[in-house]
Formats: sequence, structure tokens, C-alpha cells
Amino acid sequence: MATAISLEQEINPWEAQSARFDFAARKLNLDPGIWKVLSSPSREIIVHFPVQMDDGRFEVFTGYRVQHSQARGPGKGGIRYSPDVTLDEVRALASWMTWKCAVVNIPFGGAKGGVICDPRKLSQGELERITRRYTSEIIDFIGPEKDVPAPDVNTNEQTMAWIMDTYSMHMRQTVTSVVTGKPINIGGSRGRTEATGRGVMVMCNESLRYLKMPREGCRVVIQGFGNVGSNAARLLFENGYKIVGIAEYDGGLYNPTGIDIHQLLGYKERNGTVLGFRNAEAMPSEEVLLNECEILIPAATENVITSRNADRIQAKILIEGANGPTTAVADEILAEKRIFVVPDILANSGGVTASYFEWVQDRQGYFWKEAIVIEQLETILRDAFEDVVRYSEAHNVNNRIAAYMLAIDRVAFTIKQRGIYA
Ligand SMILES: NC(=O)C1=CN([C@@H]2O[C@H](COP(=O)(O)OP(=O)(O)OC[C@H]3O[C@@H](n4cnc5c(N)ncnc54)[C@H](OP(=O)(O)O)[C@@H]3O)[C@@H](O)[C@H]2O)C=CC1
Ligand SMILES: O=C(O)CCC(=O)C(=O)O
Repeated sequence: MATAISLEQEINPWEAQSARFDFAARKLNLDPGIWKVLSSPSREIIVHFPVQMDDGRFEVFTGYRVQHSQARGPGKGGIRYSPDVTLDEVRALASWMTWKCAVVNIPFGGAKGGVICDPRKLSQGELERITRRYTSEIIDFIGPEKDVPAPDVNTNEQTMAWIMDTYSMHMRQTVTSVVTGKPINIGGSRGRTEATGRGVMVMCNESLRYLKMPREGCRVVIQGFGNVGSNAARLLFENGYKIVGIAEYDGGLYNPTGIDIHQLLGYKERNGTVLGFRNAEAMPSEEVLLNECEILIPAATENVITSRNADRIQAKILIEGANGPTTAVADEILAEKRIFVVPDILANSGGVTASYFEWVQDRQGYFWKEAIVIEQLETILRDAFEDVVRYSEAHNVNNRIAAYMLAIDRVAFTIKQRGIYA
């Protein structure tokens, strides 16, 4: 699918998205007009805005909001804060949201946002001012029926509360459904914070069932111990999986007999890092990923599994908690090694599915018990897993291409039905 390309091209997320999209579209014999429509985002907003820093200086920040498709409903997707954010990355993430929402069959299109900034170097006050000004800059393009942001890397429920408040100030009334992932007190949904991690666990359970592998003694390695990674780790640990490795930004941990995740969560809470945790051996993060295990869960960032390390992955199952952790070239290597891959647009779809529930609850003004959220979430995710493996078997393609085919089929059908392409 993607051979003889430079590493720079290999790790460009937009190229990675496009390679999979084109391959799946060809397999589907997609209408050439719809192919063109879906090959590029429908809207890309770039804003440069000033913010006064704590020391009185003015800084100018750059932010993006990309809306890939709104054919199936309002745009949906998180906002990330990172010094490495690029337009190509946000473009790719926005289109992955289109495919993800279609895979789980929820009524949203795809969008994503990002602000180039380093949250490690910013105070709470600076983060609040950046968030409020960024929201004001994109305010004409977001809204409950237009585009509904959510948390992503380095943003959280506090960030969402600031966005909701800024939007509401402009609208002269409280509009909770403009963002999801809010604190429960102001229209958030029970179960949203851990939903992506819970979805990752559902994918682990379903993969073991599908492959007829036992859960007992199942060894798991996880990269990233933020929202997705730590919630997945905790839920898997509580459900009998053995977490043998954790790889974080600043270093990793390994213990072949299993890491007590409750202890590790307490340790990180107290120390702000997993480094120095006594009940596991310290190991460089890149090495942690290469350990023998049944399940590997990258839950941090893009381009973690590339042509440089894919041949050394020893896991039998790869569950992509992060968006875009595997390059298209690495896909081919993993396929040769017969590693069962649950692709990002399915594996981490628990978050946006719970966000859908939050949006519904805000609009209804009626809030569900956590057990209802969990039950509905798990049902949707199990169905989506079934749909993807059914496509994979029927079309003789890997799970990633199957997920793209399923999603493209659904989006294309809607476009035809609406007559946008008439
Ligand atoms: N939050 C959500 O609901 C969803 C998130 N995702 C995706 O999941 C991934 C993680 O998001 P989320 O958990 O929300 O983000 P967070 O910011 O909460 O956590 C990210 C974690 O990854 C760590 N990290 C960053 N870079 C590296 C690296 N190179 N090696 C090892 N660890 C690293 C961070 O460490 P440190 O804190 O030290 O920087 C942090 O612990 C992203 O790809 C995101 O797009 C997908 C669906 C939904
Ligand atoms: O919860 C959401 O709306 C989107 C989460 C997200 O950004 C993602 O799934 O990548």
C-alpha cells in the first residue's frame, strides 16, 4: 500500500490517513465524485491570537479547527494543546473523527482542533486566557448543531468548562451542548472521563474472544498514562489482566509479574510522574513497547510504531488507544507478523460515543445513571467490533481497511441520500 517513501512522508499523519482512505475507497469501488469530496476537509480555520502572559508580555498563539465532513451530523472531535501541533496533523485527526463516528454509527461528522502551545510551561491563568481567546476566534464555526469540541491531548474537563462558558457568554445564555467532556456539575456525563479507556478494555475483551485466547495471564503493555492510558490500565487491571509494562513520556516501567495499577495511580498522583515507582524495573519507554506480551496498547501519540520498530513488536494483539500510532508502512510489517490490529478509529471510539451520550443528555436536560452509560457504550462498541471483523472477513482485508471501508460506505451512503452530490 505504501512502500518506498521517506520517513518524513511515512510519519506525516495526513499522508497516513490518505493512504488508508485511498486503499479502502479503491476496494469499495467508491464513486469518483464522492472520493474527491472526502479526500479533503470541508473547512480549515487557522487563527493567530494574542494572549497576555502572567509577566505582562503579549504572546501570539496559532490555533486550528478543521472540519472534515458534516454529512452525517455536526462536526465532532477534540482539541489538543501541544508545541508539535501542525495543520496536517489536525487535518488527519479531523478525518479520523469522520470515520470513527461512522464506525460506531453515531450522528456526527468529523472535526478536530489544536493550539500550538506547551502546557507544561503555562500557568492555569495563561491556559484559561488561551482557551477563551481561541474559543472566541472560532466561535462562528462551533455550536451544538455545527461542531462540538471535546478534550484531547493536554486538554481536560476544565478546558471544556472554559469553552462552554466563553461560548455561553457570547450567546447570552448557557449552552452546555456546545462541548462534551465537561465536569458533571455543568452538563457533563457520568462515565465520559474513563469512556475511552473503557472502550479500549471492551476491544481487548472482544479480541480475546474472537481469537479464542484466554484472559487469564494475559499480559498487557501500555504506552501513555494520561486519560486514555491510565483509565485503560486501571480497568484492565481490575478485570484480571496483567499490566506488565507502562511507557510514559519521561521513561517506562516493566514488571513481568504485573504492576499494581492502583498503587501506580497513587504514586503518579503524589509525584506527578511514574518514574521512581519501586515495584517495577525502570526501562526506557521505547524498550517497554518491545517486550513480550499478548496485548500492546499505544495510548499516547502518533507514529509510535513505524518501519523502524514494527518488526520488533512481540505482541499478538495491538489495540490503538491513541490516534494514528501506527504508520501505513508499519501496518504491512504487522500484517506479515500476523498481529491482530484493532485500529484507532474503532479502538478509541469509546470516548466520542460517550460524548454523543453527553450531547444527547444536555439537549434533553435529563441525565443518565452511570450504569446506563456503561451499558449503552459497551453495546455500541461490541456491535462496532462485530461490524468491522465482518467486513474484514467478507472483503479479505485487515481490520483497519475494514473499518475504513465500513465508515466510507456509511458516509458515502448519507452523502448520496442527502443529494449533496446530485
Ligand atoms: N481523551 C480522549 O477521550 C481520547 C483520546 N484519544 C487519543 O488518545 C491519545 C492520548 O490522549 P489522552 O490520554 O487524552 O491525552 P493525555 O494528555 O491525557 O495523556 C497523554 C499521555 O501520553 C504521554 N505521552 C506523550 N507523549 C509520549 C511519548 N512520546 N511516549 C510516551 N508517553 C507519552 C503523556 O505524558 P506527559 O503527561 O508526561 O506528557 C501523557 O501521560 C491521543 O492520541 C488522543 O488523540 C482518542 C480518543 C479519545
Ligand atoms: O469525545 C469527542 O467528541 C472526541 C474525542 C476525540 O477527539 C477522539 O476520539 O479522538
